[in-house]
Amino acid sequence: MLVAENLFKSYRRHADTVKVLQGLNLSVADGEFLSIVGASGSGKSTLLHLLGTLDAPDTGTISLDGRRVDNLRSRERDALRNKTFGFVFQFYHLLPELTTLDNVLMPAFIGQSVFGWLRTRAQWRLRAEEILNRVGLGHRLRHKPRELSGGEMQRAAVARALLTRPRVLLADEPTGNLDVENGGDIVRLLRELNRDDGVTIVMVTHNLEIAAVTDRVVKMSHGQVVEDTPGSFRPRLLSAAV
Ligand SMILES: Nc1ncnc2c1ncn2[C@@H]1O[C@H](COP(=O)(O)OP(=O)(O)OP(=O)(O)O)[C@@H](O)[C@H]1O
Repeated sequence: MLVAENLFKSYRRHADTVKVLQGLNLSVADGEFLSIVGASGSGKSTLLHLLGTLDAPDTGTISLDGRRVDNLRSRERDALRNKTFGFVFQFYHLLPELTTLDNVLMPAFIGQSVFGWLRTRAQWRLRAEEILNRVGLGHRLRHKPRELSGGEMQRAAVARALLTRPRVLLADEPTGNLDVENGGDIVRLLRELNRDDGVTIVMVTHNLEIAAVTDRVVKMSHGQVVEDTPGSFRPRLLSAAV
C-alpha cells in the first residue's frame, strides 16, 4: 500500500550537510503493524515524516496505492494527509487550555469554515466521544491535559489521531515518555486498534520489547534498512506480551 523507493534526504545547516536517508526502500502492507528501530540519528523520525507527507525526499519516490504522493502540490498533499494519516508523538502535543474532548475534536475543526463546523460539530462530537470511549477515556471528557496522567494524555493523542478514521497511524516513540506499565497499555491499545479496526500502524521505538509485539520489525542504520524481521507477536500472548 505505502511504498518508499530509493529515498535520499539531507538536511543543510549553515555550511554543513547531514545525510540522513541514503537510498532507503520500504513497503508497508495494508493492515500491517510495523515498528522501526535503530540507533539515535539513524533517520527513523525523518522516514516517518516523509511517509506521512509532512516533508518531501530530496530524491526517490513514495507511493500510496500505486500513486505518487511525494511530489503533490501542497493543497493536494494536505488533503491527502488529513484523510490518510494520523500522527502520534512522544510528547502528546495536546493544547493545554482545551478539554480532552476539544483536543480530540481539533482535527475536525481545523480547515473547516465556521458554517461547516457549526453544521457538522454534533456528528464530530459523537465520533469524538466514541473514540474516547474506545481508548478508555470516556470518563475524562472535561479534563484538561494537566489533569490527566501521562498514559491518559497519550490515549487522548491516539484518539485525536484516529478521529477522522485515517488508514495509517504514524507513531513516533509513542511510549518514550511513559513508564513500563503505561507504555505497555499504549502498545496494547495500538495492537487492538490494528486488529479490530484494521488501522495500519508504523511505529518508531527504541524499546525492543515493545517492537517485538508488532508484526514486523524494521531496523535502520545510517539511513538505510539493514534488517527486516517478523516480530514475535502472537494474538493469544497479547495480554502477557508487554
Ligand atoms: N530539521 C533538521 N535540520 C537539521 N538536521 C536534522 C533535522 N532533523 C533531523 N536532523 C538530523 O538528522 C539526523 C536523523 O534524525 P532523525 O530524527 O530522523 O533520527 P532518529 O533515528 O529518529 O533519531 P532519535 O532516535 O534520536 O530520535 C540526526 O543527526 C539529526 O540531528
